[in-house]
Amino acid sequence: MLDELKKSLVECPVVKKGEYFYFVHPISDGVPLVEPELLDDVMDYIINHYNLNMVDKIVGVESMGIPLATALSMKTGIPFVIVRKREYGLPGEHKVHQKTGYSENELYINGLNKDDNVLLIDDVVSTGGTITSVIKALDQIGVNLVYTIVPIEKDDGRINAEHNTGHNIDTLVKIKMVDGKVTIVDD
Ligand SMILES: O=P(O)(O)OC[C@H]1O[C@H](OP(=O)(O)OP(=O)(O)O)[C@H](O)[C@@H]1O
Ligand SMILES: Nc1nc2[nH]cnc2c(=O)[nH]1
Repeated sequence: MLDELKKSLVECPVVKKGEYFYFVHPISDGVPLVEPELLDDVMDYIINHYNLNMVDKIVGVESMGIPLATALSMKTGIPFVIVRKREYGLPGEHKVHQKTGYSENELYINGLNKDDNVLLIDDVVSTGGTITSVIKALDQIGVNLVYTIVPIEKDDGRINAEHNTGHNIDTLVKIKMVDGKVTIVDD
């Protein structure tokens, strides 16, 4: 399990965004092509390793949380909502500032209520900036964050994000950049 994900990560191209080494992979970019088997591999892992019975809502982060949230929703029947980069101005909308290693954006959270049992999913945690901001906003809304699942962990941001939020963040594969290339970090 997850062998395909690991193999595809090691083989994927890396581009530079300023000084930041950015890997380009189907799960985290939708590029060059998303094979459904790879998405299935990730979904099967999640379904087999987590008890999703008590989850009311899946929350995915735009952009690349969208295919993950969609696939998981279709497999489980649990509805999903997307944290968007677009403001709607709906009542109760929460604005979140997102900072990654190469960009800054505003994110907007809708569709969640206090005490909802939530599974948060995003594609990558790298600096941990995005997941930290989103989790803090979810705490403010008062949801019960049951699981945070991020398939790809890059570098050391997950640990900082866990420390800064007090929530566990589960990742499936850990990678680091060595000489501008992706390498797998074994547990
Ligand atoms: O841990 P961090 O350093 O915050 O990086 C992780 C974030 O970076 C990517 O988002 P990005 O804003 O690039 O958007 P995308 O999903 O639209 O590519 C990714 O989808 C995560 O949300
Ligand atoms: N695809 C991709 N997404 C990211 N999000 C944060 N870092 C990265 C990266 O290196 N590649």
